[in-house]
Amino acid sequence: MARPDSDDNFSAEFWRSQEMLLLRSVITLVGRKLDTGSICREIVHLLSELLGLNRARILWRDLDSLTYRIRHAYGLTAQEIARGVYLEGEGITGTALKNKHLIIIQDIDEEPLFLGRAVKREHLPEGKVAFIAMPIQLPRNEVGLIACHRLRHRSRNLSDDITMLQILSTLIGQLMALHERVEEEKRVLHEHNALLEQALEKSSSRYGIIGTSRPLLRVLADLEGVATSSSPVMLEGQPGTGKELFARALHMASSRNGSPFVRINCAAVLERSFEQEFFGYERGAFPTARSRHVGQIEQADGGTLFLDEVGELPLSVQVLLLHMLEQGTITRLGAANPKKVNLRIVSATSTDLKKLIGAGRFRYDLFYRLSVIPLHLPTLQERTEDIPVLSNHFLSQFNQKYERNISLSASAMSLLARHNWPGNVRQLRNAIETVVLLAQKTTLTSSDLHGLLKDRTFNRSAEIHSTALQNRPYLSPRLTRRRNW
Ligand SMILES: Nc1ncnc2c1ncn2[C@@H]1O[C@H](COP(=O)(O)OP(=O)(O)OP(=O)(O)O)[C@@H](O)[C@H]1O
Repeated sequence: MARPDSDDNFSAEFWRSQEMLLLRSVITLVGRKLDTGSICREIVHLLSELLGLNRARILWRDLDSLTYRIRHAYGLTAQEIARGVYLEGEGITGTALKNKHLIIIQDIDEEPLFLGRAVKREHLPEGKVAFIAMPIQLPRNEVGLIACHRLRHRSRNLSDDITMLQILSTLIGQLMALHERVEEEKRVLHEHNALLEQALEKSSSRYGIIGTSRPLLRVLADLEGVATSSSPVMLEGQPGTGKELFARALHMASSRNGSPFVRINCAAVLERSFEQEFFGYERGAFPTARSRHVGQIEQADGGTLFLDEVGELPLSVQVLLLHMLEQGTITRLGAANPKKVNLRIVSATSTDLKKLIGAGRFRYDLFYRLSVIPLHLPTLQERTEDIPVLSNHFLSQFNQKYERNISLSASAMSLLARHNWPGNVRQLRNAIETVVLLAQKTTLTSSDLHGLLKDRTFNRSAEIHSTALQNRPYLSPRLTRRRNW
């Protein structure tokens, strides 16, 4: 092959074929591997071999520092590469990096800004030598550079060299972006795999929580991480996302699992009977108190007290609860002395408590006491990959319960996986129960589901309605429960 830098009289046709050969070689390499290092090395090599653009080099910034250094080069010694370190704005290289603009120096001997730092002038050919510095747009707004020397008097047009460098700089930038995306996806996959492995190892201790999606495994990992502490946990999530299931799981995973788990549905407690229900009373404390009654808080002593729908507590009751939390004691109605209690409080809410605080309906001091560890439960739409395994789980549960043998076809499963499920897992569970009860044949298709559920789930208005619900992060549980089957 003729050395393109040794002869000035090649034809335009010759240069076209050299360019094509360069691009074909680079693209073939890209197709073979996505290793940006070897592709960059080949680019600087071919620029010299095929186009006579010598001593080409590619630079980008060091992680955690302001210096740019040569990463790949062709025709530079190890010492020259090591010297190729620049700050933004330093010399021609640093200026092109700083301004993100192409710089062409027609004659380096006439350019006072040209540093000659990496390659000393005496190592370059005599006569006029040009220098081209072309920025590379890298991911995350970073910038890199491809630069090379060029002998001035050549038959090849400067504009053709610039076009080739532009193409190669775009290619390198896009390869780096792709590489970064692949690396990020690999990282996410590794993380998910690690969570899956962890989940598999502990599959016997999953507390009946079904699913292997990343959002679910992450909450499970968080739950196990905080299970041993006694700090109050706040479970936030839309209705039907499994808050009670997680509260029980937290209790089971803790050292309190030999003691009681007491659930109080705060939405169902009447304001006037709250004190009696929660704190209990002594015989004779009031006219109808014919015997001593141990309140729910005391029943949970040593174990876990689960305050479900805590946002529904009346303000007067919030004051009493706060007092109990601050003192760590309860006093039964009619009792002379307070009694120490040892509890872990787990609260759950499907309402945005901060909004309730803003509206004056929830005490901020109680909020901070209860949500020392907030855990957010994902909606079913945030973990659609769990829908098939949940559906099969509920199918086998209800098949057993109703002594049936119903299964779902792929089309039926895919219909379930595509639905929005505004009522989350509870709604899915209820739908499967309805299907098992009403099915007239064993294997159900998507149109069977439409028929059995009487279009309550899958019709257009339901879709629109559920989308609107999805856009509201929290809903009153009372409202949503009415919408479930
Ligand atoms: N990951 C899950 N695996 C298995 N079953 C689940 C899961 N999540 C929820 N469920 C089931 O869905 C139903 C609703 O769950 P749960 O009552 O815990 O939800 P919730 O968030 O407390 O609802 P609400 O706010 O309306 O009280 C229950 O039958 C529960 O067992």
